[in-house]
Amino acid sequence: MTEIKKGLAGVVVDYTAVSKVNPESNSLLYRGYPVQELAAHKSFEEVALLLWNGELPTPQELAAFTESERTERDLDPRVKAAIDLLPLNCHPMDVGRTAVSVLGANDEQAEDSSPAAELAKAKRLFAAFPAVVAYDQRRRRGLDVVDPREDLDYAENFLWMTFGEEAAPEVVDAFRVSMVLYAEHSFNASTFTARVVTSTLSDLHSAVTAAIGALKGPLHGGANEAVMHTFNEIGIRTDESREDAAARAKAWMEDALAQKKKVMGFGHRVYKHGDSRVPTMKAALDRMIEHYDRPEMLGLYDGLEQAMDEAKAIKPNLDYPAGPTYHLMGFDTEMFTPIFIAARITGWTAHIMEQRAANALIRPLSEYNGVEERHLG
Ligand SMILES: CC(=O)SCCNC(=O)CCNC(=O)[C@H](O)C(C)(C)COP(=O)(O)OP(=O)(O)OC[C@H]1O[C@@H](n2cnc3c(N)ncnc32)[C@H](O)[C@@H]1OP(=O)(O)O
Ligand SMILES: O=C([O-])CC(=O)C(=O)O
Repeated sequence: MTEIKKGLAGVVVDYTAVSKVNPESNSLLYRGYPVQELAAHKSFEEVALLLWNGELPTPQELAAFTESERTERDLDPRVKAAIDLLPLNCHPMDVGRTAVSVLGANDEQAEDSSPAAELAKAKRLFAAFPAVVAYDQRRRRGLDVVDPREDLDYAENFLWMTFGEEAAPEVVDAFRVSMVLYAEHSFNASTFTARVVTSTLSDLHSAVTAAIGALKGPLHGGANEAVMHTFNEIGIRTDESREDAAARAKAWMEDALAQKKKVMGFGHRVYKHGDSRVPTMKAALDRMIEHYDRPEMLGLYDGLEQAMDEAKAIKPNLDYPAGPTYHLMGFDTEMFTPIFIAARITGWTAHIMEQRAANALIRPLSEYNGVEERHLG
């Protein structure tokens, strides 16, 4: 009997030097550096260069990248025109997917898969994508485009283009931390999708577009949005004490688990004793709860986490603290996973380049269990 590895669980399919997820030591390294150290000390721009190049940038390399990144942030009019054709009630992940496709079709190096062209395309996509998220958030609120500012860094500018005002330094920092933590996570479903597409020798934008499709689902990136739906279903009452909110959240979780529901934001295919990124993201959420003075959010967070731990000992994943963090910053719930795209463009494109450099067509086998051979007539 052939052993079937459903969901490829536990299967090691290739090498990667981009990141190392170690569930035993509960650690995550990007190119050898613990993600917690990067989140504490490095800009998202530096982390992107680390993921692509394998080393942190020199000051000169960082300055050159920063300069080009800041000049490539404008919302491309062709992308804006394509977004404007999409209904306001389509999911923002559809907008992100379409935008990457339009950017690819218009990229002069679209069909050039040399290492230099791949890196240049990755950098352009990195620079261009925040304007897509910001514009989509604004158009859903009936607001116009806010032009990027070259005097702001990536995180500051992302928030500026979205909300049309400069964010407080604490908010910018929490956003930067989320981008660093979301950047890369080895052979997760969307990255693997990008590698499968690349393995056919297809182009970088096709691989990223496909990866966005994989990220959208609630078992993967879509969980950050789903967490907020849970909070909303429980009900966010801004005048409620932390304790009362926690009690209501606990009761909600007990009921959901009694009904055998899967609660998004908990559990992980690789980490079985907690996600290495959660403590850092939870600390950022705590700072936002304090900044916006919203203790009831902490009550909801703690109540759900405790009840899940008591009932099933399943721990939160990164999407759990990220969702409420983006909510407090003022993003609409459906925009959370597109923010994840902006971060994961770095990891995806690093993997696309790695796959291309040592390619083998990804094509597993299946065990046939359909009807036996039969014949017409
Ligand atoms: C950035 C990211 O993409 S992180 C992941 C984001 N995804 C989510 O938050 C979605 C919710 N979580 C899940 O669906 C799962 O934990 C996954 C898909 C992430 C990992 O799943 P797997 O490793 O395949 O574990 P699997 O789904 O088989 O779960 C094992 C057991 O734990 C239970 N379980 C796992 N996660 C949850 C959950 N979130 N809520 C309730 N029960 C859960 C399952 O029901 C199953 O129970 P059973 O053995 O009694 O049937
Ligand atoms: O690794 C996974 O399966 C999912 C995940 O946490 C990520 O992509 O960040």
